Amino acid sequence: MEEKQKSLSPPPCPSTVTVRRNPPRRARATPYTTTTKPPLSSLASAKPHDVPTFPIDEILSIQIPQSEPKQAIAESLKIFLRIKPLKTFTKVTTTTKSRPRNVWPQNPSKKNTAKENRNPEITKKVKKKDEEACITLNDSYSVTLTPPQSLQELKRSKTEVYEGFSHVFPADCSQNDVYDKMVQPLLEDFMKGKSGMLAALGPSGSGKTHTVFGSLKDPGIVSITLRQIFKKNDESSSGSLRSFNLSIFEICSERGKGEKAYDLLGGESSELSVQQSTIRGLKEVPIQNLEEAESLIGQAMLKRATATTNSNSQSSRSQCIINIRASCNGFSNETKLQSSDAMLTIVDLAGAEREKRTGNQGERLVESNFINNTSMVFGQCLRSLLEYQKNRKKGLQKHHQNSLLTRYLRDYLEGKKRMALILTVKAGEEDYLDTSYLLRQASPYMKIKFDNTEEPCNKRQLKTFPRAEKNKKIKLSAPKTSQIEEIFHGERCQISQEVNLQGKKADPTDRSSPRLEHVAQDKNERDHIIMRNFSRVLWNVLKQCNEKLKVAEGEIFTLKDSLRREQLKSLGLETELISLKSSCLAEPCIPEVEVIVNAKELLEVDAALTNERNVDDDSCNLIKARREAGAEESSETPVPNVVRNADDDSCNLIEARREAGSEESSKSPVPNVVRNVDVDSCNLVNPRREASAEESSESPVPSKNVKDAELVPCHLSSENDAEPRQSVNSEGNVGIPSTITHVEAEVTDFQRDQAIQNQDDPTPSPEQVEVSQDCINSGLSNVQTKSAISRRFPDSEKQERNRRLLPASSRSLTEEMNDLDIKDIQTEKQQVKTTKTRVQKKAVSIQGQETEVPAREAEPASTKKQKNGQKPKRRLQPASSVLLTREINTLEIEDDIAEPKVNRGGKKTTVSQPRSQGSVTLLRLLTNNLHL
Ligand SMILES: Nc1ncnc2c1ncn2[C@@H]1O[C@H](COP(=O)(O)OP(=O)(O)OP(=O)(O)O)[C@@H](O)[C@H]1O
Repeated sequence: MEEKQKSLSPPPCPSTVTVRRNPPRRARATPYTTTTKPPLSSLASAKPHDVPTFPIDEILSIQIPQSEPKQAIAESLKIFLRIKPLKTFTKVTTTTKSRPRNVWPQNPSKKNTAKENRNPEITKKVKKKDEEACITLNDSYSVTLTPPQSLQELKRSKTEVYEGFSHVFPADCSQNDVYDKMVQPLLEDFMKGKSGMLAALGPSGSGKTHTVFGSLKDPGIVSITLRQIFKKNDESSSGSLRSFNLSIFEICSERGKGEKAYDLLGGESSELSVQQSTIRGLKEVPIQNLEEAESLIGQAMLKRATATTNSNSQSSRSQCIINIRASCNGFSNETKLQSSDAMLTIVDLAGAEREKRTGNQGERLVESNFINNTSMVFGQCLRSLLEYQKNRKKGLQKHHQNSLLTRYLRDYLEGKKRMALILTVKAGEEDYLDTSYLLRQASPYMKIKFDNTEEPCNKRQLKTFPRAEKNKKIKLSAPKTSQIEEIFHGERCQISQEVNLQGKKADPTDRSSPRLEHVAQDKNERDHIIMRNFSRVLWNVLKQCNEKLKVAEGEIFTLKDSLRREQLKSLGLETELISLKSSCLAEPCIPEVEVIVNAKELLEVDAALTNERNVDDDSCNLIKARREAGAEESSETPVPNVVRNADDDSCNLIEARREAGSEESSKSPVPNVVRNVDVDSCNLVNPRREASAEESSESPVPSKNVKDAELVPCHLSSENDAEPRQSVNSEGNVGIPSTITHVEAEVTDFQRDQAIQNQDDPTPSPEQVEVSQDCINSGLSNVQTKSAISRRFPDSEKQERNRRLLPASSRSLTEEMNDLDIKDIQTEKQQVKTTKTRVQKKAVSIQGQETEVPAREAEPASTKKQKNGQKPKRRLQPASSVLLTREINTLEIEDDIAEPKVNRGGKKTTVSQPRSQGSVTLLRLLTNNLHL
């Protein structure tokens, strides 16, 4: 007992107690589960092997009901689809007799159809064309459209699924099927007094007319409807109360000028007046029975515009509208409604057609444009109505204004009245585009499905296109060929890697794998694409380079032109300066002026030549030959020879210079001022000789002897012209210019010979002097130092040019000086003698001094005192002192000239310049300090 009590007593409380505040909720048991819930005992007794297996087979076997077809959009608009059978013509070929297609009298052009049908070749062709179908029926409400292989995208198949149709009529459906499903509901409403419209829309030859009008054997919906109308009217007790009228008209375009409406039941003047959507003057013919109606329709069909095209032997060229108006004469007992006029409109639209397929030309083409436009507007109205009915929030886009037909059918196209539309399509592969266009336009719903046949290919395509874009980016910058090559090689490597990967994926060991073929094809395709892209990029790069080159060339030309202009300008300024100087100093500066003028001419010629040849000026080599010689005959004081050179570094230069001066004054220093003008390599030899001697023994008489063998510069730079240069030569130490050229050598040889010859006879004859000068000239000309310009312009012409260039005052002076020179040479023997002696001395001195002295070296006056045989020391002057010296020289000359001078002709060429005593002293000081 105690044990029992112990066992019944509660267990001792634990030290810690957990209180659950929110116990977990349990789901409420469903009645089913509660009822079938097995008892606990049974559960406890249940063994594991009794657990039923999961009924997977049962689940899989359950047939899931297909999703409900998308309902037609609204009652006011029903869209049907009818597929034209593929092998239509097989039937025709089997029926050997050519029978009229329609119930009504046929168009004469129909005969052609019969001929074609008899011709087996044509039939075969047509048969062949329509062998493959592009459209398949999914169910009664949807179809799938598959593009033909030729139109399939690369490695991607596309299918379009069109659904939401009220009904899809397969190819083997009958006209009665169409009537039952499509027309019957409308007719019932019509009989009750509701208006409605039926329209057939589709590409040319798809069976619209066949559907609407049919044939004798297979009448269309118009015939069936009329039959039904009269049948129903007869059946009904209140039939007598309703009357029917028929009107038929067509809308067409006359030579593309605009839309016109013609009454097909009217008389001769069948054209109708159209005002907006109202057609006036349309004849309504009352119809009492079926026969009357059919005969009227037959008449209308005869009048309707038809033509033969490649698509259809009897193609409708107009929009045909048939109106059946039912008017009630009283209150209908059946409907219990106030009878009102109801209109049943049946429209056979002209089929849209593509020019390629129809082969239309001329007037037919204009017609087809009209038809296509009308179809397009109709399709737009339909599309907007469909969209509006799907989503009422969207406003209804109104396109009906764009054609007469849509204006006329406005109420239907805006959804205010009931409309049933039948889309007729051809099922052939070749008709895919037409079918697709129509279905996209007029089907309620559409889905496009893409099926990737090969994933790697698509992946590759996606990779390829960005790379192509990369190349495009590169071409915008200034790419180098190496860059492009790198990109190209990189791309190739990547692609080859990808192809290898694909090859691996495709299991190369398995030869039966069809992927290997694809890989090879892909590789070829890829290579082709890459090469094409690369060539495009390369082509663009080359084009850009070419453009840049052209721009650069243009810039070079403009720069060269501006340089030449500047040179000419500076030369002009130089000329002016010299002329002014000469006018001030009364010194004939003709050589300089001449040189500059010639240089200017040469520049112009050069400019012309360079424009033609575009020679790079920088590549010219500079050759300078200079010759300076001076001699002094003064025993007491040094007589400086001031030589002024102008260099030209811009082109090939050969400078030949000759200076000679002598003075015979015994007491006072007689300066010889010799001006040398730079001579260029363009080989103009411009000999000039001036000799002057003074024999005054008391007063210092400056003599000015200029004897130049000038080579007129071809490319004379005015900048370098300004460079001062001095060489002071004593009797024993003659400063020889830097480079003694071959020309100089020849000249000096000649002079030496002359000097030797004249040793015996110290008094040379004037002829000798002339001969020697001629020899010098010829010697120079032998080495082609004659310029093209000098050849072009003889001396007389040059003088004339100088005359023109020089100012009036200086011109007169120059002329005077020239006259004087000539006179001196011809008449005064003493002067000639002096000159000759000077030439001889110079020749000897040159002979004695074969030592090369660096160019641009100015010899100080102190070196004159050095003994013979001693090398003249160099003394480089700073730039500032050179400039100063130059200025002082000028001043000195001016100073000398400032003194009254009497030339040989006895004419006074005094240019009086007032100068203060202080300035004279300063000048002398400066001169002494600078050893001038
Ligand atoms: N469902 C069909 N069954 C048998 N034959 C058909 C069918 N549809 C069309 N046809 C035939 O195809 C030919 C062309 O048809 P139809 O004239 O009706 O085309 P259409 O669409 O009116 O062309 P168009 O717009 O050029 O007038 C006709 O000979 C017609 O008999």
